[in-house]
Amino acid sequence: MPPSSPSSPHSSPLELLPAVDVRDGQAVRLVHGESGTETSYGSPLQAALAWQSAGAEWLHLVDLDAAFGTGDNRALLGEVTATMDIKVELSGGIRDDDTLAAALATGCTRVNLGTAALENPEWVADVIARHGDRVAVGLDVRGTTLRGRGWTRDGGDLYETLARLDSEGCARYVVTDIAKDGTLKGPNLDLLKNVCAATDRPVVASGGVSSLDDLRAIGELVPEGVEGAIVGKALYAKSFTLQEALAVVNR
Ligand SMILES: O=C(O)c1ccccc1NCC(=O)[C@H](O)[C@H](O)COP(=O)(O)O
Repeated sequence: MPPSSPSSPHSSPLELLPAVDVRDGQAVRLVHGESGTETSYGSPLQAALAWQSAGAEWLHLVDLDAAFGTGDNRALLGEVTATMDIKVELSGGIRDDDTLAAALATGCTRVNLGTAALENPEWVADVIARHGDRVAVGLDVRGTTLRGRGWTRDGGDLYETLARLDSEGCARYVVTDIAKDGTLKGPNLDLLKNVCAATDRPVVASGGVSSLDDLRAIGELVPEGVEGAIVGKALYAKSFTLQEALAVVNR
């Protein structure tokens, strides 16, 4: 493998995953992931197609109703995933054999498990063993306490759970600081560094990205193990365009 040139210090570019979070059939943004804080941005399919047209290689697609236990948008998310030509990470309410089978059957590239990893560790260990790289686990934290059930309930210690999942062969983690999510206050870089120090698995950063400088800062953590960054609110609020973000991470 050729050495990295001085102008491109990272071994690989940071992957960008624009987010489409769906509640009651609409693309929405939440603040701190709290139900009731929704701002609506219209059709999820139109949002997803817009990110694809702008050059995205990934889509982070979340069923918030399934996460909160207020129903689901399964058919709609299936339609969005089937329409995309890009890779899709599907998240929200994937907690048992039925919801896992439905999620995988959409043809998504991978699923993101959250609550199940906290409440049903034996099932998750089995899913990891059966599906390997198609499964990521979302580590959604306040401080170092994990949160499940749409981020409404405490679910144990971040680092104890991480060690358990590592030992079970979990392929990657999606790490969200709930205090930052949807706030445009910048990512929690210390949390990302600490998680990277605690695991050799790739980490996808989520929550709080507000600027191109935030993406540059996350990109600096690629050598430590950060593989990607999910961006939601900043794109919807037009803080920068997806093309500008892609130019930053691909330089
Ligand atoms: O991903 C979930 O399962 C989930 C559950 C409950 C509330 C929110 C959830 N996800 C939110 C996201 O993944 C956001 O789209 C992502 O963190 C982007 O955050 P931001 O860039 O701060 O808008």
